[in-house]
Amino acid sequence: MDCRDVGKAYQFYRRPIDQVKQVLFGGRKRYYDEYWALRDISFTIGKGAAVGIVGRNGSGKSTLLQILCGITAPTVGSIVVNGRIAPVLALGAAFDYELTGRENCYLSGAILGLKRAEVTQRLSAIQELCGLGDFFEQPVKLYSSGMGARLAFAICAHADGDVLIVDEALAVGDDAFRERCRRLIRGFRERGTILFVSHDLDQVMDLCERTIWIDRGRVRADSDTPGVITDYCKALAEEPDDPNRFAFMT
Ligand SMILES: Nc1ncnc2c1ncn2[C@@H]1O[C@H](COP(=O)(O)OP(=O)(O)OP(=O)(O)O)[C@@H](O)[C@H]1O
Repeated sequence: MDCRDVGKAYQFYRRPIDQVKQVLFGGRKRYYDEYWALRDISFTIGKGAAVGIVGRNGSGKSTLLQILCGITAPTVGSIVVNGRIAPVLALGAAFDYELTGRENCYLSGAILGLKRAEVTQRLSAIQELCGLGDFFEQPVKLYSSGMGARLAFAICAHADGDVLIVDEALAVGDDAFRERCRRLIRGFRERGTILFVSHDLDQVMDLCERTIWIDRGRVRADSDTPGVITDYCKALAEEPDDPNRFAFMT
């Protein structure tokens, strides 16, 4: 996976009328403020690597994962991914809440490029990993957030992806489920790449040999996990939680 000079800007209109003005007169003047959620992001991740992504709230971690998964496009820069991505975050968002867990396995399987027969073949393994009991046959709208994350993770883990992307999905899981995921992620590492975003630094330490620290939308460190986590913890303790990091560019 290769990420070159990636940046993502969001547009904010202070008044609804500015949006209309932008459409009508946008060629001459800009009627919105820009917020760069990501700037100058570059890294390469090789096959079989497990990479953690850490950073304060709003630093751009989820935006980066969304770009890598193709959910949102970068404003500038380029991404090259070799192989198929199994994104736990995106999959949860794609659930049909009226359908049961079992039915959502087929829906999500299709999104991930699996044939119906392939999903059927893996269904008992998915069912076992998510451990939802009778709720597997109930509509997903009746699930708690942790139960939804369990289902999304279990499907992704059995999707034969080359890159497993996990965004805080484990954070809402309980200890027993986390332990099962941990074993599975370790197994997955033997054949694929893992990107793991989390505020749980122990989990990052446990699963990832390399960690990228995103700070105010930029890469602040990209190195071996223990070193990066030590510096990150130091910064959390010493640097104030500055609201100016959320300032628009006019
Ligand atoms: N669709 C959007 N439109 C406008 N701004 C957005 C959008 N998505 C994210 N942002 C902004 O981009 C910034 C980065 O958000 P992002 O969700 O990537 O942060 P994060 O590092 O994942 O945060 P957290 O740790 O709190 O989950 C935030 O300031 C957020 O408000």
